[in-house]
Amino acid sequence: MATLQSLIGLINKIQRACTVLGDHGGEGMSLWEALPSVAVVGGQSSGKSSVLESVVGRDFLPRGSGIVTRRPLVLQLHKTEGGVDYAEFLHAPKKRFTDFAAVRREIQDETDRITGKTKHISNIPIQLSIYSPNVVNLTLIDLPGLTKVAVEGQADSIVEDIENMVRSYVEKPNCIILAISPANQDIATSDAIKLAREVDPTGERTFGVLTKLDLMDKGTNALDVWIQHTISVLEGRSYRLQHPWVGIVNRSQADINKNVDMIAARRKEREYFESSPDYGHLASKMGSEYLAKLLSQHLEVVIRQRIPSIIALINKTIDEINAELDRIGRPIGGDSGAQLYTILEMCRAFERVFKEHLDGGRPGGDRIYGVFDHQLPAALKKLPFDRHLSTRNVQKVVSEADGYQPHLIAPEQGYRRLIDGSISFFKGPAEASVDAVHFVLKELVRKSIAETEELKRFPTLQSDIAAAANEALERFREEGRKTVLRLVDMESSYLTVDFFRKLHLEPEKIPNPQGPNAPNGPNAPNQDRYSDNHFRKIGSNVSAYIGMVCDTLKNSIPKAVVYCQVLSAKRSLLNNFYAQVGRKEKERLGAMLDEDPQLMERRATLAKRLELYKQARDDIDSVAWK
Ligand SMILES: Nc1nc2c(ncn2[C@@H]2O[C@H](COP(=O)(O)OP(=O)(O)OP(=O)(O)O)[C@@H](O)[C@H]2O)c(=O)[nH]1
Repeated sequence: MATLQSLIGLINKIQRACTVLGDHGGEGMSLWEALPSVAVVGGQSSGKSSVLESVVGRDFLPRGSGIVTRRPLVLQLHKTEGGVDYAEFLHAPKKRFTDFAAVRREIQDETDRITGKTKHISNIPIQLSIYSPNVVNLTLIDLPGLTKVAVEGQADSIVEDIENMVRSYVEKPNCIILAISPANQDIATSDAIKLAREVDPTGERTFGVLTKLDLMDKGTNALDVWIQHTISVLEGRSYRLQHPWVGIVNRSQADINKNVDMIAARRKEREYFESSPDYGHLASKMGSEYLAKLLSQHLEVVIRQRIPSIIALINKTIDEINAELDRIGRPIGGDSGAQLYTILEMCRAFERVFKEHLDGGRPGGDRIYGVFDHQLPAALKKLPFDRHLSTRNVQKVVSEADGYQPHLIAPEQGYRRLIDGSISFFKGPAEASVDAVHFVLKELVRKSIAETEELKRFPTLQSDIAAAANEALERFREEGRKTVLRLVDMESSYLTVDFFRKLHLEPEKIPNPQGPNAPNGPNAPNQDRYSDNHFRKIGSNVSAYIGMVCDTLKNSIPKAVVYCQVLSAKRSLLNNFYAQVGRKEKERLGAMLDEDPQLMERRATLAKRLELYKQARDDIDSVAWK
C-alpha cells in the first residue's frame, strides 16, 4: 500500500507540474494526457456525487433534485500526514477552505459564474484539490448527469450536449470510467453502461457501480426477482465487465436532511452489507471504502504500464529543452572564475575566426595581397618623377645647389638634392599601403565578430572585443607607418655607391627624345646644347637610380606592413585586452557578459521547465524500481 501511495502521489505531483507549466493537454501527446484519471459517469440523480463524496469521505458536493452538476469538477485528492482537512480551488488559489459547506457553496457559485443561474451546462472544468489524512491520492472527475429528456428551460440539444461533453472525457484511453447505475433501474437501460461500452468495448477501464441497493430490499415477490438479478450482476454473472461490480449504499435524502455525517454513513454502509441476507456473502467486496481501494489498485497497474511511455515523453521534452538551451547558450556561473573563463573562451573563438580570415579558411585575407599587388605599384607608377627630373628642374635644382661657384665635374650636391627630393615622394604610397591594410584588417575584425556564433548572445562583450581589437590595430598601424617611413628615410641616408661608380664607365648615349627642333635639339645654339645634354644626363642618372630604389621599396614596404600589422594582429590582437580583463572586478566582468533581457528570461523559463521535468523523471525512476 505504501508503494501505491507514493506512486499515485507521484502522478498527482506530475499533474500539478503540468498545471504549473500550462500543459493541460491539447495538441499532440502531452504529459497530462498520458496520466490516468477517474471519471464518474451516470444518469441524473444516479448517485454520482454521493459516490464521489464517499470515496473522499467528506460532504462538499452540491446535491438536490434535478440537474445539479452542470460543469465538470476535476477533483484531486491529496493524502496528508495529519492536520485538518482543507480544500483549494484553482480559480482561487490563495483561499483555503476548511468549511466544506463553503466548498459546496463555492462550487455552486463558480458553476453559476459561467453558466448563469439557469439549467445550462458548460464544459469548462472547476478544479478542486482536497487535502486530508482520510483520503487516498486520486484524481476524480465529476461530470453532469446523462439524461434522456430536456427539462423546462433547457434547449432540446442538452441531451446530446451532455452526452458529448461526458464522452469527451471518457473516450480518452487513460480515463478510468466509474459507471454509476442505480440498482432500482434496469441496467439494460443504464446510460452510464451504454456510454462506457461505446468508448471502452472490452471493459478494461470501466468499473460498474450499483447504488441505491438499500432502496429495493423491503421484499416483495417482484422485488425478489430484481434482487436476484442484482446479485447476479454483483457476482459477475451478468453484465460482466473485466473488473468486478461494486455495490454501494449512499445516504438517502432523509439521511442528508438529518445531517448524518460521512463517518456514520460509512459505518452504516458497512453494517448494511454485513447484515444483509442478500449481499452478506459479498460484504468484503462491497461498499465505498472497498471501491476506493479497488480503484487505487487499478491505478497502480495502469500507471506502471504507462511509466515507459511517460518517461519517453519526459525524455523527449528534456531533449527538446536542452537543444533549445544549447541554441541560445547555457547560463554562466556567477563566480568571477567562471565569468573570466567564459570571456576568454569567447575571445579565443573570435581570434580563431579572425585567423581563418587571414589564412584563407574564410574570405578577405587576399585583399591584403591585393594592396601589395595592385594598389602599391599603381601608386608608385603615378609618382611625378617626370616633372621632378625634367631637364629644366634638374638645371634649377643643380644650380641652386652649386651656389656662386658652378660645379666643375659632377654636381655632388645637386645629385643629392635631386635624389632626396625624389625619394621623399615614396612616403605617400608607403603610408597609403599601411592605411589600406589597416582598413582591410578592421573590416575583418568586424566580420569575425559577426561570425563568431558563441559571441552572438553577448552584445556588450562584442563591442568590448571590437573596441580592443581596433585599438590594437591602431597601434599596429602607427608601428607600420613608422617602419615604412624609416625604410624610405634609409634610402636617403646612404646611397648605393656602386651605381654611380659604374656610371663613369658607360659611354654617353643619350638620345634626344624631344626631336631636332626642341630647345636642346641639334638646331639649338651650342652652349645651350652642351648644358642641356649635361643636365639631361644628370636627370636620367637620377631617374635610373630612383627606379632602382623604387624596385627595392616595392618589395620592402609589403614586408614591413605584414611584419608590423598583419603578423601582430594574428599574434597579439587581444593581448592588451586579456591583461585588462584579468585585472577586472567581479561586477565589471558580469557587466561584460550582459545579455538580451528577453533571452535571459527565455533561458530562465526553460531552465525551470527542465528542472520540473527532471524532477518528475527522478520521482518516477525512484518509484518504478521499488
Ligand atoms: N437511499 C439512497 N439514496 C441515495 C443513494 N445514492 C444516492 N441517493 C440519493 O439520491 C439523490 C441523488 O444523489 P446524488 O448523489 O446527488 O446524485 P447525482 O448523480 O450526483 O445527481 P446529479 O449531479 O444531479 O446528476 C440524493 O438525494 C441522494 O441522497 C443510495 O445509495 N441510497
